[in-house]
Amino acid sequence: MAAPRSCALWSYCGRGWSRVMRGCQLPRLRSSWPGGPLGARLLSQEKPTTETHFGFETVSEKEKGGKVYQVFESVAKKYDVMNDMMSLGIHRVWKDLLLWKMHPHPGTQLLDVAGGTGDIAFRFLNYVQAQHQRKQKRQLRAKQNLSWEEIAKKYQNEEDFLGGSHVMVCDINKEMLKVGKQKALAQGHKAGLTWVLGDAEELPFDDDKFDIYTIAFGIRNVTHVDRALQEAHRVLKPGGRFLCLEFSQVNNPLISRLYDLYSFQVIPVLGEVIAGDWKSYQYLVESIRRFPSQEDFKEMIEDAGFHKVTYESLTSGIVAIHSGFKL
Ligand SMILES: COc1cc(O)cc(C/C=C(\C)CC/C=C(\C)CC/C=C(\C)CC/C=C(\C)CC/C=C(\C)CC/C=C(\C)CC/C=C(\C)CC/C=C(\C)CC/C=C(\C)CCC=C(C)C)c1O
Ligand SMILES: C[S@@+](CC[C@H](N)C(=O)[O-])C[C@H]1O[C@@H](n2cnc3c(N)ncnc32)[C@H](O)[C@@H]1O
Repeated sequence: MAAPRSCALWSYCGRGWSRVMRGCQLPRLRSSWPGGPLGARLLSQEKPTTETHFGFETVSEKEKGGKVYQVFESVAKKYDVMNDMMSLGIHRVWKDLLLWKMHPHPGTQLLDVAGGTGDIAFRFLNYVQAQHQRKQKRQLRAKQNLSWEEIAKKYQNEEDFLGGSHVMVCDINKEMLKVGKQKALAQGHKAGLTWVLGDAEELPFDDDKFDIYTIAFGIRNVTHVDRALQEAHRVLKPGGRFLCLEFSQVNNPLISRLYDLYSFQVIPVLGEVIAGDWKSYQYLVESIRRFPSQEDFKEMIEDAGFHKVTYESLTSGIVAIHSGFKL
């Protein structure tokens, strides 16, 4: 059964995530809440500023969204080239693996949240198109008596190429979407693709609408991860699948040392040299360290109401793919 909306609060405490059951809608209090009469007055009169993190910085929850927006507004134009440079192309393999896990069929309705410049969406369209073409070829081979005109007609309808599949790319950042739309034009993707400006925490879609929900390298940036997960659950059809590709916890001590060295000593430098933006890439590596482990994130997904939650760690746990179903 789905957890009631905003009932479970996850707060980051020191090294790990601890779950605090909330008596519904109580704000998260600062640890150094002022005591005494002033404190009592504040408690009765003022809404406390709820704090969260932005990388290693402590910021108010209100501030975080704006800061994340600035990061992606600033990196949007260099985003794709940075990813190839920083990861030596490995991020492409991780994204391909997400698609293989999803294994969408023609007709699948996908919602890709925090979809940015469209990497997941384009892979989805290529995948379902290839699937659909294979299916059509099989059907055509079975119906040997079709005329050439009939065969040509079957291939003319662009929508038909996808067998009714559709991907909705939803992202909060206009600049990221702008780059994504330009890429779509350049790669010839027109059919089966819609771009929507929207917040993962308050999705602009009806309940029970999508077969699959994906979020790749996005959930780490969201202020209330629990709300984003609840929204994912809400918009999926019963039987629908949640898939998340995100940085995770490295499980090999030697690789972990190299990884730290590379993350903190190299990535911000690359950010500065290639994108002229040290701070955004410092935020990237810090936000990775703030994100819960594979097991803790699995629990959060279960708390949002998903079933059969599993994960697969890739590249020694540098990233993981989490999967869950809405039953
Ligand atoms: C602002 O927010 C963001 C901005 C973005 O552009 C992207 C994101 C979201 C992220 C993605 C969409 C994914 C793509 C981006 C990344 C993978 C960048 C993040 C990178 C890390 C957290 C570090 C780990 C990266 C990898 C494992 C990818 C592979 C990279 C290498 C193997 C590096 C090799 C580099 C060299 C040999 C160049 C020379 C380097 C040095 C001299 C420094 C010292 C090098 C080492 C100590 C070796 C590095 C070793 C490792 C990183 C461990 C290797 C692990 C295995 C082989 C398993 C976004 O939110
Ligand atoms: C690292 S990018 C990932 C883009 C793409 N999914 C990929 O794999 O390349 C993170 C994206 O999350 C988006 N984002 C951050 N907070 C968001 C939110 N609350 N709702 C929707 N998108 C958000 C950013 O605008 C950015 O485009």
